[in-house]
Amino acid sequence: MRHWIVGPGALGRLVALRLAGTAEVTLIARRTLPAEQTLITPAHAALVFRVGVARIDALPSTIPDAVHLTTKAHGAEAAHDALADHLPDGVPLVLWQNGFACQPRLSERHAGPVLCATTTEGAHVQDDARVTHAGHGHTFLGSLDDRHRALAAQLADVLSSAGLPAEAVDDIRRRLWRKLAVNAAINPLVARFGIRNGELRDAPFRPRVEALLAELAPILSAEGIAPPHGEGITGWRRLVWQVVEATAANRASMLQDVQAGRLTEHEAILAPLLAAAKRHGLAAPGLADHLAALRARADALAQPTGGC
Ligand SMILES: NC(=O)C1=CN([C@@H]2O[C@H](COP(=O)(O)OP(=O)(O)OC[C@H]3O[C@@H](n4cnc5c(N)ncnc54)[C@H](OP(=O)(O)O)[C@@H]3O)[C@@H](O)[C@H]2O)C=CC1
Ligand SMILES: CC(C)(CO)C(=O)C(=O)O
Repeated sequence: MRHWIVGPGALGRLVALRLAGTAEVTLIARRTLPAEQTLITPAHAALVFRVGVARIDALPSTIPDAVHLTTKAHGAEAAHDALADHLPDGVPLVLWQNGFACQPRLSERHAGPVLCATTTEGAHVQDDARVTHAGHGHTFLGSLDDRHRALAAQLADVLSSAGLPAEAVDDIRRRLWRKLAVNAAINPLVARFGIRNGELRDAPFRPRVEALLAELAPILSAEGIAPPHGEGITGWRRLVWQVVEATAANRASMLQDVQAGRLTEHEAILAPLLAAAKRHGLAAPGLADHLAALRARADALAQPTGGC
């Protein structure tokens, strides 16, 4: 298969370099990247690959069998806009973003099958030629309307054979919302207070997580999203604290974005929850406060810095 990976950051290059062992891969970027790319494995091996590279404003004339969109959530639609006119109808699109913002819109808009992926793989960029696969995880793939099952199964096999264990599922919407719920309970807090995930277990943060859980549980229930184990707030509490425990030493993605001066994925994670709260007439002051603070930060980032 010929894969285009659009958005060659941490996750994009992880997917690209894992696939490069068994398939033809082109990294599509906003700037020219080196064709020689190194993947540092979780066992600290350095694997060197040569991949195709192209700029998004000068796309290759060959037609891919699948396009993987691996930008941040807020970049996905612009990247898709830049691609759409150059792709014939029917080319499958795989959306790897967290949250639940671009997925329904691009599932409508793309002229071909759209699969969403949610993954617990972990990766970070070292530089333009090196990416670290920080920890193994698992990937679920499916379409929002539970179509394209054969395609999801085929791509799951391709990813699994390439070293990224994946499975096709018929409930990707629920899985995306579960991840979004966990991210909403953890990410804004750790990002605002500059703490590692494990510090949420301690005062004064523990009650803040519990307060967010008390807002999240009724919203998710009204949306028909059940936790993986248990029911209602008990199930969500169990899931969130399990993730906090398992990732105690991590700096969450939103904290890393804040520390690096980048835009966070707050719109994709918090805005869908607040829209759902509004639809169901539910109060969510804690989530709203986080969204307002992160929007204010995003506005400040967008301001020209001045100077002479
Ligand atoms: N990293 C991880 O371990 C995981 C990430 N995810 C999710 O995957 C998504 C990607 O995350 P991550 O890889 O960490 O993010 P990064 O910021 O590392 O990568 C995003 C990439 O997208 C590129 N990009 C943005 N806009 C465009 C565009 N219009 N055309 C082409 N390229 C573009 C950026 O390029 P530029 O350098 O030019 O800005 C950058 O290379 C997020 O939604 C994240 O939540 C999910 C699970 C794990
Ligand atoms: C689960 C969590 C919070 C782990 O850090 C994560 O997904 C993230 O960092 O975005």
